[in-house]
This record gives sequence, structure tokens and C-alpha cells, in this order.
Amino acid sequence: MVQVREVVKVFDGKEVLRHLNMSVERGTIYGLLGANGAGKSTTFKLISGLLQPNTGAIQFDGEEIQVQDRKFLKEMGILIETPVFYEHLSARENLEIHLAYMGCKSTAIDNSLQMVGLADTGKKPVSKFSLGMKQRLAIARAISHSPKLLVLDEPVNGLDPMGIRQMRELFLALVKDYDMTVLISSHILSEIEYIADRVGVLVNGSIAREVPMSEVREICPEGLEDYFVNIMSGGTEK
Ligand SMILES: Nc1ncnc2c1ncn2[C@@H]1O[C@H](COP(=O)(O)OP(=O)(O)OP(=O)(O)O)[C@@H](O)[C@H]1O
Repeated sequence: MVQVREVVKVFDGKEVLRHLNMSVERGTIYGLLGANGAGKSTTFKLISGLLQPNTGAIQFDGEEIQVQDRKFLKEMGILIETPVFYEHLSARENLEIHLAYMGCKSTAIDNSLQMVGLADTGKKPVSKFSLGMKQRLAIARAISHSPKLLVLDEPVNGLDPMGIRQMRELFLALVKDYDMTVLISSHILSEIEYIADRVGVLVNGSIAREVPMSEVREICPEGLEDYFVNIMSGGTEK
């Protein structure tokens, strides 16, 4: 569904991404890992068409992504960095505005709010939401227009353990029952380990390893955290 080919992204004269290649298969969950500042959010913004690569190309569903083209935006549900809302409006009103922008009917609002556990927030303005509630609303907004691809940068930030578990089940269900493909980053490696089909590790601006989770388990029975630490410390065998 997503093919990133030889992408270079430069900020202030510094190559943040250098010859980045990655591919995300349709109907799977891809976990993108990397240390702070490795370039995960930048990669997600490029794939979402929010940023333009300096060189290289990104294909989505066989077509080259054009930056800020609403045709691509409609196909993607995006949660990158800190989500921003109309704070004086309710969850429902925020989703109405989002769906109007996307050119979709508001019929999916109840289901989206239900899926993230915000069905009972009524007229409460977002300014009175907790951090975790805002994160849930951001997930509801990302899925509300039934995108093909969900791009989720640290989506469980601020969620309590129950919330993390609920969102984990939700992401798995979105792939299984709603035909979505998920691209996700998280520093909580146990979460990625639980849901991802494939992981990519971003080091020095490119993907150092891209492997199925089954291979990670074979190479590193201790789990994804050990696999990740091994790569970060220059390990070659794992
Ligand atoms: N708009 C920008 N202008 C200049 N530098 C930027 C910009 N956006 C990101 N960077 C730089 O690019 C690098 C990668 O940032 P990015 O946010 O993609 O990393 P990340 O892997 O998502 O980090 P984290 O895990 O801390 O969220 C960092 O050095 C950051 O300072």
C-alpha cells in the first residue's frame, strides 16, 4: 500500500532522512521504531503528504503522493504529534467539522466515538478533556472518515493501561474488520510487539532493519525491546 523509495529529507542543511526505503503491505500493521529524533514523525508526515521530500518518491496505492492533495488526505487517517482541536467545541462537533472538510457524511460519528470510548462526553467542550481523552478523540477523528491507511504517531501517549489495551484491540479490529492498513510508532515496544506484523528500525536516517515480527521472535526470543536495543548498539546478527 505504501512504497517509500530513496527518500531524502533535509532540514536546515541537515539530512534527517537519507535514502529511506520502506514498504507497508496492505491489510497489515507496520511498526516504525527509532530513537528520539530518528525521524519517525518526519517519515509519517512525508507518507501523509504533509511534507515534501527533497528527493525520492512515495507511492500510495500505486500513485505518487502529491503534497497536501486532499485526494490523498481523504484516504488516510492521521495522528501525528500533538493533536489540535477546537477546544470550545464538543467531541461530536469537532468530528462534524473534520468530516465536512473531508466531504463525508456525519453518520460515522457515533460509531467512531463509541469505538474509542468517548460516547458519553455529550456537550462537554474539548478544553475540559483529559490528555487521554484528547488522544482518544484524535484516534476517533483519524478513523471517522474510514481511511484506507491509518498513520499513528505515538497514539497511546497519555492513555491509562485500560486505554492502551482498548486501543490495541481497536487497531487490530480496524485491520481485521474494516480493511484498514496501519502504520504506527511507539516507544512502548511491548505494544508494537503485540500488534505489528512487520517492524522497521530507523537508524541514521534510513531503515536499518525491516523484518516480520515472526523473524524478530525467532532471532530474539526475549522480545522486541532486546531486538531494538541490539540494533541500536550496533549489533549485526540480531
Ligand atoms: N520542521 C523542522 N525543522 C527543522 N528540523 C526539524 C523539523 N522537524 C523535525 N526536525 C528535526 O528532524 C529530526 C527528526 O525529528 P522527528 O520529529 O521526525 O523525530 P522522531 O523520531 O519522531 O522523534 P521522537 O521519538 O522524539 O518523537 C530531529 O533532529 C528534529 O529536530
